[in-house]
Amino acid sequence: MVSHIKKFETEDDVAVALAKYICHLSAKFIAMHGSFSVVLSGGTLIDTMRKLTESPYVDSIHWSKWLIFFLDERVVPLDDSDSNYKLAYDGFLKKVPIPECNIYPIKEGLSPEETADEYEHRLKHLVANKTLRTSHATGFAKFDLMLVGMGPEGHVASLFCWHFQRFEKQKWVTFITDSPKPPPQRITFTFPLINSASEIAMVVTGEDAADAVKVALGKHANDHYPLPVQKVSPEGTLTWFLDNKAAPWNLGALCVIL
Ligand SMILES: O=C1O[C@H](COP(=O)(O)O)[C@@H](O)[C@H](O)[C@H]1O
Repeated sequence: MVSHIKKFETEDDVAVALAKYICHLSAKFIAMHGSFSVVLSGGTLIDTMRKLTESPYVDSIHWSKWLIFFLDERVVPLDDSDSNYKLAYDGFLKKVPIPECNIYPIKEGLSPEETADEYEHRLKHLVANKTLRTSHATGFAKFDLMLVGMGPEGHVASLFCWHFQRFEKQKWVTFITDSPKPPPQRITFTFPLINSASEIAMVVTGEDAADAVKVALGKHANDHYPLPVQKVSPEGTLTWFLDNKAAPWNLGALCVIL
């Protein structure tokens, strides 16, 4: 894994840097293989993507080539205020011309287990028809870019501390019915699928996340029971986007895990 840490003064600076980074990767992957597969988290990430919907970025992207997936989703109707799709639609998707048929929300009206199975089945179908690439190393789908947020206690996607889903090795998508963060019923990509990605951006802003960021990047990491965020280790490149509140210390002073 190649790893970079980009730290900025303010959250607004992170938003600008993230827009530039995504624009760059969009052009690169579309030139390489004609499309750009992007996996979105929910939470604060969507607001931090706001600059992409503004000039000059919005006009420079081939939006028709984008494919949108969801790293985790709450098992609620798509118009529910808890839905990550709704969050992404209101904050990002409705502002850019990505064709509706290129956006892959969960199927509504199923149980959490059925929702996860159906999403995994759809991803496998997209790999089979070559809409998505495959990781030659793992056999899992290989997304071009995953935009990953982190909860204050170090969870990523809906993979939480003390929950067995984080150890899943076979499934691409799994489910949880007792999420410690509401709502309880969710589906989530598993670590093998997450770590098959070409590029992962860990986007973390705000002081609530500082303790987990320090553990994730620092020398006091618990190797026996790492935080979920510490299991993010893509085949490709991991790039941290941090603001000063999430990482208020001198990064050079830490033993950074690269
Ligand atoms: O519940 C969730 O939380 C994480 C972190 O959210 P944040 O608001 O602390 O940024 C998010 O990445 C995930 O997609 C979401 O379902």
